[in-house]
Amino acid sequence: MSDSSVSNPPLKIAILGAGAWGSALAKLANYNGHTVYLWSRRLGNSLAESIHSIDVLVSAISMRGVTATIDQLHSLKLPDQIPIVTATKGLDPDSTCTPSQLWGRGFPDHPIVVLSGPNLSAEIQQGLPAATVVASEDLEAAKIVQRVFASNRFRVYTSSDPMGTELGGTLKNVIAIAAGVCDGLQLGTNAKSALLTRALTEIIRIGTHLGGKTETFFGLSGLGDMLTTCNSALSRNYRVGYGLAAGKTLEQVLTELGSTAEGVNTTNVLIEIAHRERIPVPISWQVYQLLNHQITPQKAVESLMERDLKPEFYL
Ligand SMILES: NC(=O)C1=CN([C@@H]2O[C@H](COP(=O)(O)OP(=O)(O)OC[C@H]3O[C@@H](n4cnc5c(N)ncnc54)[C@H](OP(=O)(O)O)[C@@H]3O)[C@@H](O)[C@H]2O)C=CC1
Ligand SMILES: O=C(CO)COP(=O)(O)O
Repeated sequence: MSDSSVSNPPLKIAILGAGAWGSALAKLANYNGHTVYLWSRRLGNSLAESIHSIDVLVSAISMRGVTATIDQLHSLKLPDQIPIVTATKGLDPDSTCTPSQLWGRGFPDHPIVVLSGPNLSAEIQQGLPAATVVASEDLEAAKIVQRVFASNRFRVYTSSDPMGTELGGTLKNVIAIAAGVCDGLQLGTNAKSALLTRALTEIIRIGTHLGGKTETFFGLSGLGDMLTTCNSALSRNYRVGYGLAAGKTLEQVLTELGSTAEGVNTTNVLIEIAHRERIPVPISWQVYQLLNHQITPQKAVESLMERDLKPEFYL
């Protein structure tokens, strides 16, 4: 148990989704002495029993299961006013909403907290040090969640910008695919730095348009998560890009992965939003065309290099 156990009374936490991330979050909460009820379809346990008299609900369900899970919870009795934590990094293809928006609409009387940061689950399962952000418009709820997960191996910061925190973690998955292509094609360190730096500008452009704050994208859940995901073969999104650069089909890469790579769906939804809102997203657009079999990885690089010349910033 961690040193903070005295000031951190044990709570009952339900974690929905027993995949890679839900299991790692369960381990972190267990480490702090909390009682964890881990639920997933695959485990076959009862959702009603898992949420009975809990203090905090955490969702680590992949994007495609979020709406169905919210619907299922509606027919059950969720304890009043408990914080709902969303740790999903994705965008809903039907509504283009973020997971926290879906949870907020589904449970308007509950504080919604976004948990997002550079958090590769395999490293967290090994007990390696990491940090994350818990963001909410309800600071008290964010502090409760901070105490649930914070320990000497997991540093948790609060934030009052849930939208920026969520979008940083979500949009960087698109860039991780591009980074995998960059490394897979062996384009070099200069190219990778140029890609990530311009990608951050792109993320900030779209993220602030959708309501996030600029500073948040320079923090752990933005730049921090982008650095992690774009530089690690542990990242499934990075591996998607790397596999495409090696000439594999998307279907082949996803079959070999056998687990969630949210960036594929996120790219499609992001391009829908960018077209609707008329926001330029040149890097994400190349990723979109690549994923949708419209160009080769080499052609994507050429297109980015041959764009119209312009100032770096409009100062
Ligand atoms: N892995 C990581 O390092 C991190 C992942 N994340 C994010 O967390 C989310 C989950 O990722 P991860 O755990 O890695 O993915 P996994 O593929 O390992 O697990 C996905 C989980 O979602 C559940 N799920 C999928 N579809 C449905 C559905 N229709 N109804 C109910 N449950 C469903 C699965 O349930 P079942 O087992 O029953 O199929 C499983 O528990 C993603 O959005 C990811 O981006 C965030 C930070 C780190
Ligand atoms: O979000 C993550 C790390 O912060 C996990 O990345 P992948 O989903 O690409 O594995």
